[in-house]
Formats: sequence, structure tokens, C-alpha cells
Amino acid sequence: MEQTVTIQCTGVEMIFKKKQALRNVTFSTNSGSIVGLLGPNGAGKSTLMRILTGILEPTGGFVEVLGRKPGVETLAQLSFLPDRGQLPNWLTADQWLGYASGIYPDWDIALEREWVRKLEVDRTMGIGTMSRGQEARLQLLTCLSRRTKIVILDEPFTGVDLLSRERISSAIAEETAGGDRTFLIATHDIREMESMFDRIILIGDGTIKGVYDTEELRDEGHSVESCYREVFA
Ligand SMILES: Nc1ncnc2c1ncn2[C@@H]1O[C@H](COP(=O)(O)OP(=O)(O)OP(=O)(O)O)[C@@H](O)[C@H]1O
Repeated sequence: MEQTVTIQCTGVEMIFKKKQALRNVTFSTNSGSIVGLLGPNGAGKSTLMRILTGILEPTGGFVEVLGRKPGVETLAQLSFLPDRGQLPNWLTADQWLGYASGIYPDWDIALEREWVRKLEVDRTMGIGTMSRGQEARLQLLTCLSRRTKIVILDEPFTGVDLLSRERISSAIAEETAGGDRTFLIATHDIREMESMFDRIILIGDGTIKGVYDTEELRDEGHSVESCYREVFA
């Protein structure tokens, strides 16, 4: 399948009052790839993701998502897992999924069933009684049950146990293989997740410190972790 550019950022700047959170951020992503957005706390990852979804307007530079400025139209073609999202705690998982499937025109029941199984979500459970990891899986399921071209996940594995994290990452890798979806994933779980990434974007102090093809890194005898350490240590 031919790859197309799905996200293009050129010279993106974000200034909050006195704090410059992003500085001259330039990168692009292609369809059919899983891209890791990695960097220390406060690097600007969530800010960048919120700009890509259109929630925040950058103070400088240009952003294109599927060839358009982020906004209502692009939001319809993108699923986003925010870092501090919360689901309605008075519903059961089943009620929430019924509600979500009604909101999103691109909801795919077959995908929902597949992810319920893969993520081992108990549909009868009340969201208010879920552990952090159980709720995190339900949030992830909500993103992955939509047929969107772009999936942006901000810290999707927080609170999710090791084996589930590995299961989720291999299921995501399976899903992109030969497909045209783009995954952009911010995570601090570099060691467990590194095998899923096709490319990594390292961001620190609001600037891009490097963009690497993970296959090339491995061919040169490096891992994502060693590369991260070299850049940020
Ligand atoms: N609404 C805001 N107002 C002022 N400053 C902000 C705002 N949002 C983010 N910042 C600042 O911008 C910088 C980048 O924050 P951001 O949340 O994007 O980092 P991050 O890379 O996602 O961090 P973490 O890994 O800890 O989640 C931080 O210094 C933060 O304090």
C-alpha cells in the first residue's frame, strides 16, 4: 500500500503566557506507521497532541492533519486518548460503549467486539468501580473501536499491567501491518513498547531532538532505549 503523509508540522511554536512549550517543531508522519513520541516530563508531548487534535491553536507555524488545518472536520477522522481523560463513572462499560457507538458515525461493532476480547474488558462492570488499569483499557477500547485514519494516544498504558501492555502493543502492531492507519503514541514505557514503533520522535524542552527509523537504529546495533539515553542523559 502506498504511504501518504498524514500529519505535517512545520515550525510549530506554542507559547503559554511566559512559558514556551514548543519551539520550531517540524516533522511528518506517514500512513500505515506507528510513531512513538518520546521525551521527559514537561517536554511538550501533550501540548503537541492537543494542537494536532485542534483543541489548542499553535502560536506559530503550520499544522496539517490529512491535508487540513486541525478543526472539526479533522477531529471526525481522528481518535484521541487524552492523558487525563475520565469516563462517566455512573455507567457500566456496556452502557458507555452503547453511548459511544451512537456518538461516533465511524464506530465499528466488529472492531469493538475484537478489542473487548483483546483488552479483556468486563462489559458488566460499573466504570466507578474499575481500577485505573481497567478504566485505561476501556478508554483505549473507545479509541480503537472507531475506524479513523489517525489514532493519537497520550500515555495509553498508565496503570496497565506489563502483560496487558505487551498484548496491546502487539495487537496495535498487527492492526497497522498492511493497513493505512497512523498511530502517534506518547509513552514513558519505552522498554516494553519499543518493538512496536516504526519511527520515534524524541522531544525535549519543546524542541525535536531527533527522528529515527527504528529498523535503521536496530541495524546499527542501537535500541530505542539506548538512543533515548544518549539524547537525554
Ligand atoms: N495550559 C498551560 N498553561 C501554561 N503552561 C502549560 C500549559 N499546558 C502545558 N504547559 C507547560 O508546557 C510544558 C509542556 O507540557 P506538556 O504537558 O506538553 O508536557 P509532556 O511532555 O506531555 O509532559 P509529561 O510527560 O509530564 O506528561 C510544561 O512546562 C507545562 O508546564
